[in-house]
Formats: sequence, structure tokens, C-alpha cells
Amino acid sequence: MENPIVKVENLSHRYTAQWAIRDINFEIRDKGVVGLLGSNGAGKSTTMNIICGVLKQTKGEVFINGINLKDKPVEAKRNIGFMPQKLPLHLDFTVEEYLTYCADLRMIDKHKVKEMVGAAAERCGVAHFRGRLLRNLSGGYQQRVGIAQAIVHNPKFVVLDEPTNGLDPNQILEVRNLIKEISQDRSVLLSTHILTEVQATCQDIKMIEEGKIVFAGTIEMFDNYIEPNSLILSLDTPPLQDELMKLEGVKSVEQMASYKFRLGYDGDKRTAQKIAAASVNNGWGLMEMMIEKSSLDAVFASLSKKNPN
Ligand SMILES: Nc1ncnc2c1ncn2[C@@H]1O[C@H](COP(=O)(O)OP(=O)(O)OP(=O)(O)O)[C@@H](O)[C@H]1O
Repeated sequence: MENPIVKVENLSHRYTAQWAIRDINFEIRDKGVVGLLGSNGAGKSTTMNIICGVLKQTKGEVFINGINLKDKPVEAKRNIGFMPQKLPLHLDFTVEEYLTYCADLRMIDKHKVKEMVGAAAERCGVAHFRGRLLRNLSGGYQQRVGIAQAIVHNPKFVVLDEPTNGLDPNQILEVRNLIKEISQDRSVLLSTHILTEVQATCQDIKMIEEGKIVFAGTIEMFDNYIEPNSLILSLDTPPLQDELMKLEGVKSVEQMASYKFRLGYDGDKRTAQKIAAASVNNGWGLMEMMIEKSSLDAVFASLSKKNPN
């Protein structure tokens, strides 16, 4: 079987006596966007910095495309692109000068620099600004240049730290689309605090709390992490509230409008089915029944409180 693009084994790091991250294990597949979530101080930056080869871990291993980052850092880093939260832009460079400078740092073959800079600029939608000084670009376009420098050497794995920070809503949409676009043929690890961003961009999620992984799975699994236990019921000719309360498995009834109720129930699917059947059999005129799912914020809050030890 092919190597996963990233494999992290028992990764641990301490800056002082306290462990910042402890025994982290995960793999990242070769395409798509993975969201890295966690509260402030959870260990996201520490993990990302180690995976990008910016910080050397206290213990454990990181393999990038099967190459041990600690043993062969130069070779491993050819596969990695990184856009830190604070963009490392030289504002007095033009877009082309800056990307060329980054291509040199990435040790791209001299004959290929122009072509690869052109391709990255084109892909990130900044080619028409190639002669413009970075300081004269809007925040959204500076962010695009930040992404272009991360992919200039065509790495298989890109790490983006809070890529939409400080952008306006239109710029956010554009950058999200760009991230999705570049993840078509590479893997992107995206750190963010914004859960709508995760929902809009990521297929997979890793969540860290107190230096440990508390969740690793698909966005659907994250979304369904909390079993629903309430539903909204709209009835054309509703019975008295007491009648609804008597239904098997129903724990609470809240009237939201003359025809609309929120029913707390035991979470059993069969209870929901029985509520639907009772509404039909009793002629209550069932118009709508909708299971209420927990929001991503509620899932995040619940996982944050989970004891990772
Ligand atoms: N250079 C450092 N020296 C000492 N402790 C540090 C250092 N950097 C981070 N830490 C500690 O390590 C832990 C993990 O921090 P880290 O920055 O990785 O978290 P984070 O999830 O990225 O947080 P944030 O979302 O606030 O950026 C925290 O307890 C933090 O205080």
C-alpha cells in the first residue's frame, strides 16, 4: 500500500516541564482538506510546527510521504508547503520577485523557477498582478500570494494556519474556493477557530485538547457526534400538550407556536417513528417533523470538555 502523505507516531513535545502535546498519532491521506481544531493552547501550533519541520519534537516520529522528517529534513520538506498565520511577505517586493525569492529558498532548479512561479501565480489568481508591489495588494490578494508561496514548489502537502484571518466575507469565500481548488491534487491541513470554515472546506477533522487527540474522523462523523434528542413537530390540528407528553419515550414538550412543538425524547430512532405514527393515526395533521441536530459549536464544546487522558 502507498504511504500516507503524513504519518504521525507517538508525537510528544515539551517546551518546559509540562507536555504541550502527548502521544499524538494520526495519518493524513493524499488529497482533500483536513481541519485541525482545538481550543486556545490545545497544541495545534506545536503540532503544525513540528509537522512542517520548524520545531523539533521531544519524542515520536513524523513521516512525510514515507520520509522521516527528523532523519532527512531537506528531502521531507520538499513535500511540504507552509503558510503561517502571520504571512512572511516582503512588502517592497513585487508578486513575481517575492515568488521567485520563495522558489529559490525552496531550491527549485534555476531553469524551472520562472515556469513554476508563473504556474503558482496563475493557479492562485495573482498572475495579472505579477508586477505589483505586495504592499499595494488587498488583504485577500496578499493571502493568495501567501498560498502561492506555499505551493510554488508543487508540494504534496500544504499547511495553512488560519488562512482567512482578517479577510472580508467576499475575500473569505474566494480564499476558501482557492483552498478547495489546490486540494484537488494535494493534501491540505488547515488550522482554524472558525467552525463554519471547517464545514465549508474540510472533509476530515482532527481535534486536539490539552495536547491529545480527542477526535479524528470525517466532517459527517463530527456533525453526528452528539446523538440528537429533540425534534420539531408541526401539526395542523394538534392535541393538548399533555397528550404529546404521554407518548412513549417523550421527555418534554415545549409549545413554540399554536401548531409547532419541540419534543425532547430519549434519542431512540424508534421513538421518533412512533411519534410520527401517532400523529398520523390520531389525525393530528402531521405537517413537519424534523430531528434537531446539535450545532458544530455544541459538538466542539462537548469535545473540548472531554477528558483526553
Ligand atoms: N515557546 C513556548 N514555550 C513554552 N510553552 C509554550 C511555547 N509555545 C507554546 N507553549 C505552550 O504549549 C501549549 C500548546 O500551545 P500551542 O501554541 O501549540 O497551542 P494552540 O492550540 O496553537 O493555541 P492557539 O490556538 O492559542 O494558537 C500551551 O500550553 C502553550 O502555553
